[in-house]
Amino acid sequence: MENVIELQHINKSFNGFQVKDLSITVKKGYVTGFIGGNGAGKSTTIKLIMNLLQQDSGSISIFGMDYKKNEKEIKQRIGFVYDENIFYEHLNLKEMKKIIQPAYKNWDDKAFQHYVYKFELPLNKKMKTFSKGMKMKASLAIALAHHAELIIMDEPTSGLDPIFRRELLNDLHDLMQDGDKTIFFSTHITTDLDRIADYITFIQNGEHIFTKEFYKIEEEYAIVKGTLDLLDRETEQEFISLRKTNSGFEALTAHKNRVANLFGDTIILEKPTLEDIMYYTKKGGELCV
Ligand SMILES: Nc1ncnc2c1ncn2[C@@H]1O[C@H](COP(=O)(O)OP(=O)(O)OP(=O)(O)O)[C@@H](O)[C@H]1O
Repeated sequence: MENVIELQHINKSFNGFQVKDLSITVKKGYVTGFIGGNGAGKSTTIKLIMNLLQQDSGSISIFGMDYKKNEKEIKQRIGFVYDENIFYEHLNLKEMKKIIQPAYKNWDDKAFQHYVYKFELPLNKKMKTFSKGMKMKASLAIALAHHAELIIMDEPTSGLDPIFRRELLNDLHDLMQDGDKTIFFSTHITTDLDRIADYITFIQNGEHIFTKEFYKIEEEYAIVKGTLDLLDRETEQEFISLRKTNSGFEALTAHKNRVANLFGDTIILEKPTLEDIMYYTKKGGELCV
């Protein structure tokens, strides 16, 4: 399967924060949700992918090309949707389009009109009157108007109301139907991913924890509940993180089947949410898999 994005052994240090030996691949034709807590390094990673930041070491390849030789071609093929304001506030969307359009050789005005209509965006209102959600949609309409093969979004749904959010997710879902687009997007709203993500990439403290197919996470991970007498040095090895109370324990495992065989019906296995996995992995710290 072809990789659209390949990060290999990326290191990047800021004062007090480090991206450490980050190797991530994003598969062509799929939606990958990019998750991690506050300050995990998601925006930093996205800026590295967009060549808006330079890594200290490691290599980045987009569509099999590197930025040093092919920046123009790569940027033509990416649509970048993010929440910082990329528009001139005193212009309207029609005027903004006129400025942006010449930068893209594949610009398709019909497609632009189509998405402006679909997203119910006003062409003649100044950008400063646009809500955050409208700016996100305008940014997406521009990405789609130049037929971006790869759409990268930094928290596209944050700050959107539930209806807008659902609409945006439905639009993204529709987009994926033709099979040649790839979406990579970061989010804190992990339930959004239930709707559209095929893969999940999870980072924490600037380190890659996993990239997995969504359905495999459900197959592999479980919350385990049982009594304290079941725990010993060997059985605790099965857990990413473990919380003991007076009445028993609660733990996260990435080896659901093995744990089921080991403990039989003495334990309760529950399906974890992505939030559970993030929470327990953070708590587990050194036991991360
Ligand atoms: N230009 C910079 N200079 C110094 N530190 C930076 C810079 N950019 C980011 N950082 C630091 O890097 C860390 C990771 O930030 P980043 O924005 O990548 O995290 P994030 O996962 O996107 O977080 P959030 O979910 O809160 O948006 C933070 O501690 C941040 O303060």
